[in-house]
Amino acid sequence: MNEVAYLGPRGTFTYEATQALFPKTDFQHTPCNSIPDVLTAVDQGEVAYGVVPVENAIEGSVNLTHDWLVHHVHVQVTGELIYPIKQNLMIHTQNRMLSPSRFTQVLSHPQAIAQCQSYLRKHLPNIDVTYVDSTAEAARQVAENPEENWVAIGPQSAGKIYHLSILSTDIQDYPNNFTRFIAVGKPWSHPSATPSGKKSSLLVTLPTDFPGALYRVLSSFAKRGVNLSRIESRPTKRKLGTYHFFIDAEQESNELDIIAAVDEIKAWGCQVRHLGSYPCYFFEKIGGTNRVDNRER
Ligand SMILES: O=C(O)C(=O)C[C@]1(C(=O)O)C=C[C@@H](O)C=C1
Repeated sequence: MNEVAYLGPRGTFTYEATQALFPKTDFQHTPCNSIPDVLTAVDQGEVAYGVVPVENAIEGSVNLTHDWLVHHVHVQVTGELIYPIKQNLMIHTQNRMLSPSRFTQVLSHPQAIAQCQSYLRKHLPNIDVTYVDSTAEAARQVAENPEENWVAIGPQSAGKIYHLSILSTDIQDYPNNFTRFIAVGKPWSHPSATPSGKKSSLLVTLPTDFPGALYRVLSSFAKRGVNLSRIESRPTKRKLGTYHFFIDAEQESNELDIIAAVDEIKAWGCQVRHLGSYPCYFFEKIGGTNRVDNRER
C-alpha cells in the first residue's frame, strides 16, 4: 500500500489533512517528528507521498516548509488542501479543575501559539511558552507529565487521543482560520473528490536587483492574463536583502501562457524552478471527516 508521511504524531491538524487527502482505505499513514523529516523521507524515496503545512490564514507562511523545499529537497508539489483550523486549550484530565493561575507552561507548535497570541495575553498573560514540533506532540507531552500542570494548544482530535480535557475551544484570535497543506511526492489525484481548481507553483530568483525587476516578472504573467494567487519572498540565505519569490499561478489560465511567461523571465536572467502543477481541494468539498479513531495510540 502506498505510504504517506505526515507531520505527526497522530492527532495533528496535518494528520487530519492527510486523512482527507489520502484516505486510510487506500494509503498507509506514517507520522514523522518534524516537517524536515517528512520532506526528507519523500525526497529519499522512503515514502511515496508527504503532507506538510505551508501557510495559515492568521500567521502566514510556515517558513520551515518553504526553506526546506528550496534548500534541502527536490520534491514535486502534487496537491493542496485548504483545511479549517480550530485551536483548543487542553489539559491533563486530573488537572482540569486547576485555577489557570496554577498553569505553568503552554506548549504547542509555533504556528498554533501565534494564532492565539491575543487569547494568551488575555487569559494566561504570564505563562511560559514552550515550542514543540507539532500540536499533537504538545498534547502528548502534557498527557505524559501531569505533575507539571502544563496546557497544550491544538486540535480536539489530539485531546481525544491523549485523553486530555478541553478547557476552551476555538481560541484562535480570528475566525475563518484555515491552513493550506500541500501533498508532495509522486503524481497523485484524490480517489473520489473533485478538485476546486488547479495551481502551478514556481520559485523565481532575480538575476540582479534593479528598480522594477519584480514588476517585470509580474507583468510577464499579467499581460498573458495569468492570475497570481500568491507572491511570497523568502531570504536566499546567501546575502542580506536577496530573496527567492514563491509564486502561485492559478491554472484557470492556459498552461501555455504560464510556460510563455516563464520562458520570458528566464530569457532575461531569472532562475525559475517549477515546484509543481497540481489540483487544489477544499476540505468541506472532499466530504472527509476530521474525527480520529482514538482507540489507536
Ligand atoms: O499539524 C499540526 O498540528 C501542526 O502542529 C502544524 C500546524 C502548522 O504548522 O501550521 C498545522 C496547522 C495549524 O496551522 C497549526 C500548526
